[in-house]
Amino acid sequence: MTEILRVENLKKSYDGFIAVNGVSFSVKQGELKALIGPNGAGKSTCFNMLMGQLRPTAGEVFLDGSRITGQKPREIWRRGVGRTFQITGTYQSMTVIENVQMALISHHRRLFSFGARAWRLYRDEAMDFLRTVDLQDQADRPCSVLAYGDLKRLELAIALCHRPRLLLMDEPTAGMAPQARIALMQLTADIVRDQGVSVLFTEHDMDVVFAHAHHIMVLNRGALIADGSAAEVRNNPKVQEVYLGGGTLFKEEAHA
Ligand SMILES: Nc1ncnc2c1ncn2[C@@H]1O[C@H](COP(=O)(O)OP(=O)(O)OP(=O)(O)O)[C@@H](O)[C@H]1O
Repeated sequence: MTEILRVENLKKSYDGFIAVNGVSFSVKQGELKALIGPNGAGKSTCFNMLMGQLRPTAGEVFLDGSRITGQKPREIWRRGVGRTFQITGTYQSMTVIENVQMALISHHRRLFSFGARAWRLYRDEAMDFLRTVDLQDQADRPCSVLAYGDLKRLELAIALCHRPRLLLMDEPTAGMAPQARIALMQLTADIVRDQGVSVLFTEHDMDVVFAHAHHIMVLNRGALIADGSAAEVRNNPKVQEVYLGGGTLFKEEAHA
């Protein structure tokens, strides 16, 4: 499989405190990979360096073999790295389909045509994206009335409008009920399989991680202590030690 993302010896320190300490890993095309770790392990710091919001203290990031270290978020986004956030960024006063059309207008660089006639643009294409996330029946409802799980699906559709090669999802299921979490990650796994996009996600819900991720990386105190299959990670003594307190990794055995 082709390597989409390669991270080499990435480091971030704040006034002597090392938040991320020499992290190296890769993400392959069509891979759904999880980055897990306890609170404060350095997951968000890593994501922010990959997306250009934070400048690494040291190390390199390569996308499709090209160096993107230190580039601005918009440039990295333009090169095909998308991101979803813990809090949805949809426009509440607009309808579901209008939110997707807006993303398509931006993707096609047609913002200059924004106005009363804009909502005729890309409606069919927007409907295709809504079908992908199973929101076609809610197309003309205002976002303000959507259930939280549906908003997360909409956010995924919006991220896909920019045709990312790599999608970074920061705690995609945060705040959702257990059934809705599994459903959203199943949908994400289907999209990865059908479209060949790569997804790197952080997640605290181990059910979600162990049920869907192809590979799992574990970060602890800024250092990567495991990178492998669910079975490899579950049986890794260092990982067991880190999670022993919460016991969260052992609950998953039934899902393996
Ligand atoms: N701007 C900053 N200045 C100083 N320390 C910071 C800064 N940002 C993050 N940190 C520290 O770096 C460490 C890693 O934080 P980070 O938010 O990346 O962890 P995380 O794994 O994403 O945690 P969580 O799961 O709680 O979101 C933490 O100890 C945090 O307090």
